[in-house]
Amino acid sequence: MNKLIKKADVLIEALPYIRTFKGKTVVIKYGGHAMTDAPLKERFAQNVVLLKYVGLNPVIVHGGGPQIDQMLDRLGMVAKFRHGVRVTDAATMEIVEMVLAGRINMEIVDLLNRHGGQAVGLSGKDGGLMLTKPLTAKAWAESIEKDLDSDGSDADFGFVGDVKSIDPTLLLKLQEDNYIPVIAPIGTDREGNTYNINADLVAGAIAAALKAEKLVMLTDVKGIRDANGRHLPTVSRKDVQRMVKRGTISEGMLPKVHACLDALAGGVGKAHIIDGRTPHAILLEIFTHKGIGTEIVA
Ligand SMILES: Nc1ncnc2c1ncn2[C@@H]1O[C@H](COP(=O)(O)OP(=O)(O)O)[C@@H](O)[C@H]1O
Ligand SMILES: CC(=O)N[C@@H](CCC(=O)OP(=O)(O)O)C(=O)O
Repeated sequence: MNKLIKKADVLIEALPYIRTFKGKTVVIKYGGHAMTDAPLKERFAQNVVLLKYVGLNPVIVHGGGPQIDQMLDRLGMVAKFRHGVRVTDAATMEIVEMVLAGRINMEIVDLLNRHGGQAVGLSGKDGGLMLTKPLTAKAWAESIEKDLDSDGSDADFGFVGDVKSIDPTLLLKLQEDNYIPVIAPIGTDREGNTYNINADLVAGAIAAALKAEKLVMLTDVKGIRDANGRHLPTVSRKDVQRMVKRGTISEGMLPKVHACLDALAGGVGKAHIIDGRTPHAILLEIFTHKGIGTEIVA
C-alpha cells in the first residue's frame, strides 16, 4: 500500500509543473550521443508523448553526428572535423542529408507514433521553416570565442550552414492540430544549396522563434561542470559567459551554451542541459523539484 501511495505522491509532485506548463512549448534537442540503445529510445518517445498528453507542446530537433560518422565509415569515407564542425563537401552533404533527414528523422517519428503521438518529420526545407546561410570560419570563431586564424586553420567548412531566419508558421499550424514536429538540422539558402547545420544551433533558433517556455538539450554528460569538475544544477547567463572566457566550458559544450544563451536572449524562459542517457531524463528535469541536469536562467 505504501508503495502505491508513493506512486501517487510522485504524480502529485508533477501537478504544479503540469499546471504551469500547460499549453506551453518545450523545444527538445535530441543529440546523437543520447540515442543509444533501443530501450532508451523507447523511453525518450514515451516521455515526449506524455508531455503532449498532459498539455505541453513538445518540438523535437534532432542531431545524429555519431550516426553520420558510422555511415561515412561504412561507405569508406573519412569524417573530418575542424573546431567541432564537420567539414562537409558535396559528397558528405549527400550522406548527412540521407542520415539526418532520412533515417534518424523517420526513426524518431515512428517511435513517437508507436507510443501514441502524432509526429511529423520535417527538415528546415519544409514549408519555408528555415532559411540558411553559409557558416564562415570567422563567424564560427566568433561564436566559440576562439581565434581560428592563430592556429592556421581558417579554411572553409564547405556546405555547413548557420540559421539565417526561422518562419514558425508551419510549426504553429502543426501544434494547433496536435502534431509533434520532429526537425532535422538541414536547410537551404535562396539559391537552393543544401547545408548541414549543428543541431544545437537549430534548436536554439527554433526555441527563440517559438518563444518556447523551455529549451532542453539531451546530451551525454550530466550537465555543466565547474573548473573542479563539480556538477552545477543552476547557472546564470553571467556564470556561463565567465566560464566560456576561462575555458571551463569548451568543445562540444560551446555550441550548446551559445544556443542556450541565444534562446534566452530571444525570449525563451529557461534552458536545460541534461544527460539523455538517464532513463526518463526529460520528465525528471521538467516535472520534479530537483531536476537532474543544469538549468541556465536569464
Ligand atoms: N564545463 C563543461 N561541462 C560539461 N561538459 C563539458 C564542459 N566543457 C566541455 N564539455 C564537453 O562537452 C561535451 C558535450 O558535447 P558533445 O559531445 O558535442 O554533445 P552532443 O553530441 O550531445 O551534441 C561533453 O562530453 C564534455 O566533454
Ligand atoms: C555542421 C555539423 O557539424 N553538423 C552536425 C549535424 C548533426 C549534429 O549536430 O548532431 P549531434 O547533435 O548528434 O552532435 C554533424 O554533421 O555532425
